[in-house]
Parts: sequence; C-alpha cells; structure tokens
Amino acid sequence: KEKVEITKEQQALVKVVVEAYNRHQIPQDVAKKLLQDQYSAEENFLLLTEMATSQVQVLVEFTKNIPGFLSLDREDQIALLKGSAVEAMFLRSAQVFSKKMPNGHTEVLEERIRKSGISEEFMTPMFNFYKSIGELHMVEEEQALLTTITILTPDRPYVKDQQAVERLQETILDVLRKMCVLQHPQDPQYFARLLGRLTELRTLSHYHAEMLTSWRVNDHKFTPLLCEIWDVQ
Ligand SMILES: O=C(NC1CCCCC1)[C@H](C1CCCCC1)n1c(-c2ccc(CO)cc2)nc2ccccc21
Repeated sequence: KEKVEITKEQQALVKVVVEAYNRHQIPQDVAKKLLQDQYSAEENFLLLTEMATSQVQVLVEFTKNIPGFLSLDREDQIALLKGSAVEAMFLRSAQVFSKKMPNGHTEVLEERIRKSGISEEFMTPMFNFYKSIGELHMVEEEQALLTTITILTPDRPYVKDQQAVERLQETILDVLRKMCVLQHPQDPQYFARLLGRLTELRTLSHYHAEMLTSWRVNDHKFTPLLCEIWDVQ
C-alpha cells in the first residue's frame, strides 16, 4: 500500500492558496439576495453582471497568490485569466449553489435561477453541472485547488510558454491528488472524478456567451471589464 504523504512545502503551498481563496470572495452573498426577493429579468441580468464583474476583480487578486503565477510571462498571466474567467465563475456559482442551506432554500434558489431570464435550453446542462459539483461534497482546500488548476490550464488561447504553466499546474495537481487520497481513502476514484468535473465545466462555459445574449431582456448592457474578459458586445 503506497504511503501517501504531503510534504512540508506542499502544506505551505496549500495554506497560501486556501487563505487567498477564502480572502478573495464575493463581498455580498448573491444566494442570499436571490432568496430574499424575486427579481425581474432586467434586475437579474444586472445582478449577474455586477456579481461577475466583482468576481473577475477577485480572481485577479487571487491569482497573485498562486505560487509562481507572477513569475510567468505577463502576457501569459493575462491569457490565463482571460481563458479561465468564465470557468472560474461557473465553478464559483456551483459552489454557491451547493452550499449547505436550510431546508427548502436550495429549491427556492433553483426556482429563482430558472426564472431569472436565462433561456430554458441551458438549464439542464447548468444544473447538471451544479449538482455534480454538489455531490462531490468538496472541502474548501479541494475547491481552492480545483479553481487554481482551472486557472493554470496550459492550453488556453494565446499562451506562449505552455511548459511553464504546465509545471505550475502539475505542482497543484500533485498535492490535490495526495489530499484526495488522504481525504477520501474509501473512494480511490475521487481525484479522477474531481478532474472530470473540469471537462464538464469547459463544456458548460461554451454556452456562456449564448446564455447572456439570449437572456430575456431588451438591452444586454455589460461593464467594460466584462466586455474585455467575456468577449461580448
Ligand atoms: O450571480 C450569479 N452568479 C455569481 C457569479 C459570480 C460568482 C458568484 C456567483 C448567477 C445569478 C445571477 C442572477 C440571476 C440568477 C443567477 N448565478 C448563476 C449563473 C451565472 C452565469 C450565468 C450565465 O452565464 C447563468 C447563471 N448560477 C448561480 C448559482 C447559484 C447562485 C447564483 C448563480
């Protein structure tokens, strides 16, 4: 039986990433807002663009704490941020959706999202993803490391030094693999299932631009930052 052990420096790396991940969170909780009131499609679209804009700002701050990220070529840093922003947003949305809530709240939240203005065709893939993330019952270390692995995807468009990104990603993959073995000894497939979610995440993200343009509102207004990072408008 292979003795899996997390080294001192790997523990330090996880600590840095998890603390940054928890520090850089969306200021106010969108789920609470959605549970409080029923909003119009216009209000929901505005809420999404506000939440997503602040999440991008938070993502930029978070990446500064990923060991080695700031040593990457600066243009590659931008390419990684741009390439992972939508996936990071859906991953965060899935984590918000899967958070333990009082009885019946998740159903209300799902209902509010179903009626938010997003067109019907995207509901199944989106909620399938959210529920498959929820079923994993990830601990916060796994959430933080999975987001970091998503950001450090070497084959994003316009990345020049893919090897440098691959080396950073492998460091995170190695410690996440060990953590999964230690955290879920009864489920040797857990790490593979975790990474399998990233494939589902990439597919869901392909729908994103269409989800926005088909939102049932007359005028689809975006912030300058979202125009930049979401390739819209
Ligand atoms: O605000 C949100 N997500 C934020 C984003 C930044 C990080 C925190 C979560 C939005 C809601 C906005 C208002 C109308 C209802 C959806 N949302 C989505 C979502 C996100 C993007 C799209 C289109 O691409 C469709 C749906 N899934 C959610 C799951 C749970 C709770 C909110 C969730």
